[in-house]
Amino acid sequence: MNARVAAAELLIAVMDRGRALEDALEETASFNALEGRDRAFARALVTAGLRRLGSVNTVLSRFLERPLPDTAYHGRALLHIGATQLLVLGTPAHAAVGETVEAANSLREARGFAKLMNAVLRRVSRDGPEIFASLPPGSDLPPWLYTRWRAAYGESAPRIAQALLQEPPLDVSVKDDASGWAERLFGTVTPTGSVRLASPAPIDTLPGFGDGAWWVQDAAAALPARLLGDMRGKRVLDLCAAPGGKTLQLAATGARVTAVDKSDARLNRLRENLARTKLSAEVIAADALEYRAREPFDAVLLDAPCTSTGTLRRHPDVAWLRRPTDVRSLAELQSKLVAAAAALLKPGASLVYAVCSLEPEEGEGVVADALKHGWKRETIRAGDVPGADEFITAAGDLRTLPAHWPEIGGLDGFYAARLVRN
Ligand SMILES: C[S@@+](CC[C@H](N)C(=O)[O-])C[C@H]1O[C@@H](n2cnc3c(N)ncnc32)[C@H](O)[C@@H]1O
Repeated sequence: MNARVAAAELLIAVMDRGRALEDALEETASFNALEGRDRAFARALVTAGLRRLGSVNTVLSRFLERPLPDTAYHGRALLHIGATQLLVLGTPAHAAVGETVEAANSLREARGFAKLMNAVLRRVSRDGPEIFASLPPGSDLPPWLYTRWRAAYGESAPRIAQALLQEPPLDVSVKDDASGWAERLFGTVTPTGSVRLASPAPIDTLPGFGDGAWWVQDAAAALPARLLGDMRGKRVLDLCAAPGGKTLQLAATGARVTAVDKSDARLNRLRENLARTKLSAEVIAADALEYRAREPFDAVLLDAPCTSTGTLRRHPDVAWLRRPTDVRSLAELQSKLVAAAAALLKPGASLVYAVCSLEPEEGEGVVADALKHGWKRETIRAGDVPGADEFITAAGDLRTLPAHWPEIGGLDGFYAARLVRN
């Protein structure tokens, strides 16, 4: 099976069938028939194609007299994959053009477009790079999303858009000895104590993975759990816990964790992660809106489902799968989840609310709503999370942006606030 055909079919699964790339990778037969380097190449191709989707399409549109017919799924996707190789990956023209045309000829669905592809890709290889390089920041985001970010983040919006174009580094959280693991993994320790690997390798081949010494977790995702402070021996509820990055963090510091999530499939991954890291937590499959505990908890971490627009560096497909209406409907759900958490806390205990979204409605908006409904903000202060002071907002919450830490490779966009019941 051809890696370009697989990449094109993954692109079709995301863009035409609305599947998340992670799911498409599991479901796409042409991809699953690939092994080793071909498999990695197909994945890299579709990821680059999605990350630069807007710019690649703009360049292609300059050389196409008219768009391909709506139903020309394979033709359109292969053309996109060919142009991605030329514009993003810098593949030499003879290889990118020749092999894309050959891939088209191998497919009944795309054969009719092989000649057109040959002509268009030749023009892309000659004149495309200059157009590609001249496109403004934000060209790779759906316009509705970039408009929102300009409204919310002003001058930082182009920097955020720019930061999303880079392949992100791989961060891991360690049980202990960050500097020792940084050395063993040829990485560095971030200002907030995550270990950052310069060149992502297949993780299960790295030292310490099998022994469960560390787990993959973006440096930003590692911050919310730490806002709870020292939870050794305390009962902590991790609401919306799977696949468990924050459960592992809390359990590793000695908290007695109850992990609740409504997805059985994702809870299985959480259980695997607990087993590998030899950490323990009580795992419960339940809807957080309905979950009731025998006893209230000393703290609750609510890492709510969200649009995930803070994670586009790793999941560029998400930008194209979300719709503007998702922001409001998720914000409504998030407010309900915060309200449901109230009954699960001991008097005076803290709730940390977190989302990996850059949309203010899902972060600051949900907290503003909570403040009207019996919650009080427990302001985050300098030093609460060592290394994270620059992320503290004027209101006393945390907000990370992909444009932060530009000199060491950025981090995901996250929002976190600490609340107590009035
Ligand atoms: C952002 S992810 C959580 C990531 C996790 N905290 C971690 O650190 O690995 C959100 C999770 O919320 C779960 N979820 C969504 N709606 C839920 C609900 N009503 N009740 C419980 N879990 C829910 C999803 O299954 C998903 O696993």
